[in-house]
Amino acid sequence: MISVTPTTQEATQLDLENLSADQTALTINNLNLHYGEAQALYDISMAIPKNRVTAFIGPSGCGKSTLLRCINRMNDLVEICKVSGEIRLHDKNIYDKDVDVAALRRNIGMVFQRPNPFPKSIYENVVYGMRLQGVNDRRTLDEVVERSLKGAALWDEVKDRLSASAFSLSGGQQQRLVIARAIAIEPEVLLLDEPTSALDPISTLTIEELITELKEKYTVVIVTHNMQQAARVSDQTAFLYMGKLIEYADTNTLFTTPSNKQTEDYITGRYG
Ligand SMILES: Nc1ncnc2c1ncn2[C@@H]1O[C@H](COP(=O)(O)OP(=O)(O)OP(=O)(O)O)[C@@H](O)[C@H]1O
Repeated sequence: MISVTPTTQEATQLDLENLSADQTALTINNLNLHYGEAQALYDISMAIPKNRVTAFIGPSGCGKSTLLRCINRMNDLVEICKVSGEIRLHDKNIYDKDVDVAALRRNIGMVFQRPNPFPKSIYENVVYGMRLQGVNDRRTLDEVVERSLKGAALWDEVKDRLSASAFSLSGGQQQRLVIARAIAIEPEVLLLDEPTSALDPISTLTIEELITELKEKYTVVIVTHNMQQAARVSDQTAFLYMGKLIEYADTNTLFTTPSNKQTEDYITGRYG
């Protein structure tokens, strides 16, 4: 069995099937997704709580990243992808025709497996989204840079070289820079798609600690193939298998007393 950290155990358990509006960041209702003829997600329904970390786990190809990418409509970029069902944010379906997808993606930021800073300075990476919004006042931007880099636990390491290229940073620092860039525009939700899979163990630990801090201000959803990581950082965990949501429970329960045999087989390493 996977050991669950005290922090996770101490997190108040929520009744995930009956979250109040105040506790809910997003509600996914009967979500189905096809890539061409192939169905990748089957009738997923779940509520994602506010200011907590939700992990998606499951074997390769089970649909974790696909589900994550539905949450900020990144799958719109895949031509053969068709989605039905809904994802509600503030009681509005993000798949409604009148939704401004660019604004949605500002509000629901995403960090990918490999750090992807822009070929610009550290400073310009952080303020990139602000500049796109037409903010150019130096004092405002300086404040955003300091707040975001502090929020991403990177400020102390880079405060004396903000004009250096982002590529001069280590992989782990680049990933924290990308997180700083995402939080600079103050999103509500942060989607993390295997954010540490390209990093060494020490950088991984730093990012995991950061994730725990980030949930104070943001709702975090993380895809990870690493069950120990899910157990360390998340408050609740969703186990997916072949495009279906098999079990969704608070992390401690899912890893210690899963109610489903498939979940148990997966977390005890019988497949995957
Ligand atoms: N752009 C795409 N076009 C066609 N099929 C896709 C596309 N992206 C994913 N798929 C398919 O959808 C299914 C789910 O893939 P997805 O990447 O969501 O799984 P995953 O659980 O995140 O896997 P991994 O842990 O290996 O990243 C797989 O069968 C995959 O081949």
